[in-house]
Amino acid sequence: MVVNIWEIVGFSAILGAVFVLGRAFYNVFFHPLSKIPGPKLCAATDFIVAYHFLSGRYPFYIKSLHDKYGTVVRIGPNQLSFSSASSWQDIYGHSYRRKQFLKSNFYAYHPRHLGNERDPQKHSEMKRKLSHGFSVKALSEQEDIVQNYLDRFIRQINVYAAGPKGDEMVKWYNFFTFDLIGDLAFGESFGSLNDAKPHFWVSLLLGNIKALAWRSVSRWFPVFDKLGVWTAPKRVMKMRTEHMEYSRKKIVQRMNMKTTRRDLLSGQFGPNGPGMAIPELSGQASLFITAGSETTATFLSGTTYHLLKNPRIYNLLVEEIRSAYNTYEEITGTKASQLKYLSAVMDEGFRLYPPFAVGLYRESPGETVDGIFIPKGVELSTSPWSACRSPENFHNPDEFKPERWLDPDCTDKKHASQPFSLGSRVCIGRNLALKEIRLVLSKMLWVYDMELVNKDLDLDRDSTTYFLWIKPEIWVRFTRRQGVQVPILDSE
Ligand code: HEM
Repeated sequence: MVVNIWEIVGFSAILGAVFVLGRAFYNVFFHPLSKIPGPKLCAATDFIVAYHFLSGRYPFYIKSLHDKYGTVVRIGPNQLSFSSASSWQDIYGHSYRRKQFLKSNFYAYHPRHLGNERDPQKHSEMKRKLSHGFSVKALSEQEDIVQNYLDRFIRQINVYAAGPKGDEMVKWYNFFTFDLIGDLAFGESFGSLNDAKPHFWVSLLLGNIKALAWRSVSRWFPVFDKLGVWTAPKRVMKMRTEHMEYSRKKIVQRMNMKTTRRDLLSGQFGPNGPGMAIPELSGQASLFITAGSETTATFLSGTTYHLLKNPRIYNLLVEEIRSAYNTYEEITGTKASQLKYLSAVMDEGFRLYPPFAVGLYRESPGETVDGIFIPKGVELSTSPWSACRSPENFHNPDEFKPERWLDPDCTDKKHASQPFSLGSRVCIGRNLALKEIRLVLSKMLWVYDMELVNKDLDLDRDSTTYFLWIKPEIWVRFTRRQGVQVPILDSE
């Protein structure tokens, strides 16, 4: 009997189809997660969740599933999403009586750094080496650097955004956070505030985020994973390579710098340093640049939008800030941390527009979450967006209402909002970020009155997110208060 090539192809295709359908059938009806609610298509294949991940509207999709199916949803054959407040502690918290949920292979990309190291021992060793750059003492020593960039930012607003058109603020927040973290991580600013234009690394950075999204999603499909970079657009992969090369170049420059000042990497160099090699150090610095700039800029953008859309809250905050200080120079990190309404505005800003809205994936060790046993190897997360916007956790969840954080009788489940995560993988830059934010809001509202220009903007509608948000333009017009001067810079 002669078998032609088309018969072989046809037979293979039928076998392939039977396998895929058989597997989907097993996933839906016989898989250990088959009793967990969720769309049947999601239970059958990872394609649905991958599609939504790459669409940039993933958190919105996951929330729509929680609205329909409840606090636990099966979003993929082997993936679960939670929206309850208690799931944060169960998944990310630390308890000697429970097995630990480690970062899933979602984080298995290179180069290795503090953020993606999955081995708990290696992670804590890395953290130990890096932690003194983030200590309370280091943070207070870094305040001068923060204030210096902030003063430059406040001054540039007067030049660029105080006219009738105003200016686009997402861009300016990025200039500030990026210049600052560049200085703290590499000992050198990127010069964006001075030049009033983005350093080429800002666009590399956003390209890099998309590349990570493509690579991470491809891991749900072992066949595609073997194809590696081919699953991501070439342009995006090129940006990623450039991003890594640039980090390396900058780290070498920083190593050769003769300086005694305290920044995030001081203590790493010289004979007494912990001995991290250049590739590891550039991986860490590249993480600091990404994690430490976009996140803070996102928070500032989101909170600016919500403040300017809510004049009552804006006015209360302005009143608190302007009565707390006598002069611009009095605005320090310590004083700003004592402002109660400002803290409530920040908590609410983090809740309504969490810089990390996508679930932080972990792998079950064979442990319970919300009392449900999750078999070993299942990938799961608390969806920050869903938890923060759930009516089960917050009353009027879509409303910007800082008072909920001040009212002792409010029964909202506040621990459903965990913008910095918790447990052993809590954000190492949390205190730095909070200090930056308090100072920016205090100084900006001390000097200027602010008004939203593009009033038809809808932040939720117009935002997309991969790991970090890609935000719409937020145009703001600034008016300098009578009698209040903008700061004079050292260089002037
Ligand atoms: C508003 C600002 C910020 C937010 C909301 C934020 C949020 C987070 C979150 C949720 C994580 C956990 C990620 C995960 O589990 O995969 C994280 C980790 C991390 N963040 Fe931040 N972050 C902010 C600012 C910063 C800053 C200023 C730095 C400074 C360099 C920083 C450095 C890091 C690092 C190195 C990690 C990894 C920590 C580890 O795994 O041990 N972050 N951040």
